[in-house]
Amino acid sequence: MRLGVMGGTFDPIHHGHLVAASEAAHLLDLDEVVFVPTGQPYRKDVTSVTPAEHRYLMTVIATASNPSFTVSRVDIDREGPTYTRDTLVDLHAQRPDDKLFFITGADALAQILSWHGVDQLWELAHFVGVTRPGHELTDAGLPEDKVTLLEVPAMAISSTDCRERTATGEPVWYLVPDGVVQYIGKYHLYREDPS
Ligand SMILES: Nc1ncnc2c1ncn2[C@@H]1O[C@H](COP(=O)(O)OP(=O)(O)OP(=O)(O)O)[C@@H](O)[C@H]1O
Ligand SMILES: O=C(O)c1ccc[n+]([C@@H]2O[C@H](COP(=O)([O-])O)[C@@H](O)[C@H]2O)c1
Repeated sequence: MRLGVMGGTFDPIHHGHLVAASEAAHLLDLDEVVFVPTGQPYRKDVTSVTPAEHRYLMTVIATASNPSFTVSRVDIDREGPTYTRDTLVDLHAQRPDDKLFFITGADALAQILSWHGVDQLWELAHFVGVTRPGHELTDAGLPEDKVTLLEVPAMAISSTDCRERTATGEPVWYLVPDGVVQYIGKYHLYREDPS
């Protein structure tokens, strides 16, 4: 099976993530895309990241209607900082016959050479970089046969913007799936005063 892997903090998951995964699946003939919410995204301010179970459940809600999308707990169930090398090792152990395609936006791809154990990454998966508004998509310095660049419909959406909009009372309708809007409201996420 050709398995796409969409890693992210998903705080919250938004339509930029979903379109990136859907387009990569279509263009690369992937059988399934597994979304993998991070446990401890060590490059972000972990004290301000929403608890993993909320991010996991929003990811489940957002992907539930697509039969080709699934969600994995491998990163949130592992102790310590989340490294993609570990994500890929764990997924490979669970699904040894699958070929893995790790999907990243242009911003994440630009950082990849600084990722933990980068030299091992290229043997564990093929990497797919997708366009993201405001970021240059380039594979400069990356191994040629291990990376594919894809142009996807431009979605100028970020989780940071969704959080800021919620905090200031602006809507996030149509930036995130309807069920995620309702989940954010139900649990008072991203409010200055969660009560
Ligand atoms: N609008 C988008 N278009 C394409 N790729 C995206 C988009 N938003 C996020 N991605 C990619 O999805 C992956 C997970 O991103 P992440 O969960 O950090 O979202 P984010 O919107 O960048 O969050 P934040 O604003 O909190 O940094 C990364 O590879 C990122 O590049
Ligand atoms: O392995 C690393 O060192 C590494 C460093 C930064 C980010 N990542 C992964 O890149 C994906 C997007 O991360 P983020 O922080 O932009 O949500 C997610 O799966 C992270 O685990 C991985």
